[in-house]
Amino acid sequence: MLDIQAIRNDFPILTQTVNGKPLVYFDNAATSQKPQVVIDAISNYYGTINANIHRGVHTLSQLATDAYEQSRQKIQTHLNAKHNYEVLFTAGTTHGINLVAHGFAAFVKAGDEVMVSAMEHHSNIVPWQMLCERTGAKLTVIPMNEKGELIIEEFEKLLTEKTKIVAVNHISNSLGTINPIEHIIKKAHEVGAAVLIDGAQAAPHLKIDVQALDCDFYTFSGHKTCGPTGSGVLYGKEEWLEKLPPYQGGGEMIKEVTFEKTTYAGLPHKFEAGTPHIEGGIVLGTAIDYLNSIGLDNIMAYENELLRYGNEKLQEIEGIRFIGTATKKTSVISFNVGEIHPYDIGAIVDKMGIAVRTGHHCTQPVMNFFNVPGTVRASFAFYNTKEEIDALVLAVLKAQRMLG
Ligand SMILES: Cc1ncc(COP(=O)(O)O)c(CNc2co[nH]c2=O)c1O
Repeated sequence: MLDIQAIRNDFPILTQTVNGKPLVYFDNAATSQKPQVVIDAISNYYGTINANIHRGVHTLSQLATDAYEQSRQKIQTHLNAKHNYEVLFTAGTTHGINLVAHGFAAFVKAGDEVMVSAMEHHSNIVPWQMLCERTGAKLTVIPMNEKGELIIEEFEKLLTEKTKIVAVNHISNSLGTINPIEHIIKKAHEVGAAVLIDGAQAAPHLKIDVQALDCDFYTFSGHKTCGPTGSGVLYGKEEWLEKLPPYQGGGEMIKEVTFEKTTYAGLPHKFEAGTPHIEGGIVLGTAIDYLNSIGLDNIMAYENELLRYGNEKLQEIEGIRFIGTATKKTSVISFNVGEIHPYDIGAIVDKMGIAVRTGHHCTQPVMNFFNVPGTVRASFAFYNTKEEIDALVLAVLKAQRMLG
């Protein structure tokens, strides 16, 4: 049983007031808040061991390098990756997906197919469209049903020997749907397709085991897992990372440079050009430690209770329409109230200190599918409470009285 008040005491921002009211932060799918231990680790890095890494001969550089590489190993353990060099530090999920999509131009030709799903974030659609434009490959899309669940029978029909990579999210940021990625990975491998899992919404909530999943790539953002903005991870199977061409050229990613030819560094540095986000990589490890100190199973169980409670209380609102009613979901609730524009609800509840996201959530195809301009999205984390959900319901009712 989690001590939620003790957890909330770890997050200084939760004592903020907004418009004279206590902050109720329900935009965790956009970015998570940071515990004091993460905030302190950032300050501690710059106050004690800040130096450039991997090439310095002096002590500070060695200390910073050790901390950075220890964090990589921590993340390797967290993901249960076979090798630490299969864990690449990135700027976030978008960076990780672009790194793979860019490199896949080496393996995709005209007439081949690249598969995404109907519920993807734009970051897991546009890079693949760019790949298709560059190579003449075709983008195929796994459809979903009215609950916001992928239609697996259609997925299996879409898969052919032409499918070279399947890129899908583990969890939808606008619907909350948890996708059956184990099955998707298994079926994709049967036709020889690689699989990239966009784990941006899963890493904060679920224990990820990349070897058990047998995915070829798995990517997530540090800022959604209580870590620093601009940090993230791309896991890639060694066999793929060895084949994939570098994404960016520069220092760090080379073995030898001559004007005639340059040879590249081995893994992971081949994909880590330039001075990395050193503090971000180190402190991402601190954030992962913090989540593990609470326990992802405990986090998931508590957030499921918040999801149940939130659905129960919100559905008492006359005229509410939930967008995303999958059987398997995380703690994301998207909804609209009658014909009221979601933006107007978001603006009014903000006056009462409540932070939700409104709009298309970078999933415009999802909004088109449900024929809505956008939704109000409340996304809960392990530091939220049922009392905060009660405050949200009262605020939405007030907005409905004002606008309905
Ligand atoms: C499923 C998914 N994929 C990719 C991204 C991109 O992550 P980034 O590179 O860290 O920006 C996001 C961010 N989702 C959201 C960002 O703000 N509101 C959101 O729902 C996401 O939810």
